[in-house]
Amino acid sequence: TRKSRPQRLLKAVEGKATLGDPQSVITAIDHFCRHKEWAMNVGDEKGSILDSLVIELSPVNVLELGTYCGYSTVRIARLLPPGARFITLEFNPDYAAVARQVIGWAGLEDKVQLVEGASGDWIPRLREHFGVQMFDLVFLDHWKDQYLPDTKQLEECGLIQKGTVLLADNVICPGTPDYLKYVRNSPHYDSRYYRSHLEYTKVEDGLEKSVFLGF
Ligand SMILES: CCCNc1ncnc2c1ncn2[C@@H]1O[C@H](/C=C/CNC(=O)c2cc(-c3ccc(F)cc3)cc(O)c2O)[C@H](C)[C@H]1O
Ligand SMILES: [Mg+2]
Repeated sequence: TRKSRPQRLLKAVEGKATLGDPQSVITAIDHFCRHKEWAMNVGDEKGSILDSLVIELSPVNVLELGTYCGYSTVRIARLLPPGARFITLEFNPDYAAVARQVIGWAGLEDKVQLVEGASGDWIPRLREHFGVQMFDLVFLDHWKDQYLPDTKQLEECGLIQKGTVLLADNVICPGTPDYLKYVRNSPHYDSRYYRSHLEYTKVEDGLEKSVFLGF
C-alpha cells in the first residue's frame, strides 16, 4: 500500500537530515512541508516562539500531548537541560512509530519518553508510573477539543502546580474556543497570546501561554 504522509515525511528526513543533528531534522521536515506536502507540524515560525519559551523556562519536567511525527518533540528536546524529563503522548501507533524514528534520527531518544496511549488514560498514571510530581511545561497540540478536558484532568491529578506553563498550539486555527475561554477567564491562570501564522501558510494562528498561579 502507498506510504502514509508521515512515512513520506520520515523518508524526507532520512534523505536530507544528518544523523544525530536535531536542527537538520527540523530543517528537513520544514522543507518537506513547505515545498512537497503540508503537514500539521507546529512549523518554523511558531516553532521559533516555542524555542524561545523553552529556553526562557528551562523546564525540568515536560509533557507533550500529541506527538504526531515528533517535529515539536525534537524542537523541545534539543533545548532541554541535562537531566530534564520529557514525556510525549501519542495514541496512534503508526504516528508513534514514525515519531520514534524521527526522534532517533535527531539523536534525542535518550531525552524523550514516547508513551503510546491516550492522554485520558495516561494522565492519571503519570505520577506513579514515571515518578513525576508536577510539570513545568505542558505543550498541547493534540485534538483541539481535548485541550480543555485534559487540562482539567492534569489539574485534578495535581500535575499542574503554581508556576506550571501551558503552551497551546492552534488557538486560532483550527481553534480551541472552550480552552481559550477557560484559561483567559480563570483567575488561576495568567494567559498571553503569541500571534503567528498557521504552519507554512499566511493564515493567522498563534500559541497561548498560560501560567498557573496556584489555587
Ligand atoms: C481522545 C484522545 C485524546 N487524547 C490523545 N492522546 C494522545 N494522542 C492524541 C490524542 N488525541 C490526538 N492525539 C494525537 O495527536 C495528534 C493530533 C493532532 C491534532 N492536530 C490538529 O488537528 C492540527 C490541525 C491543523 C490544521 C489547521 C488548518 C487546516 F486547514 C487543517 C489542519 C494544524 C495544527 O497545527 C494541528 O495541530 C495525532 C494526529 C493524534 O493521533
Ligand atoms: Mg498544531
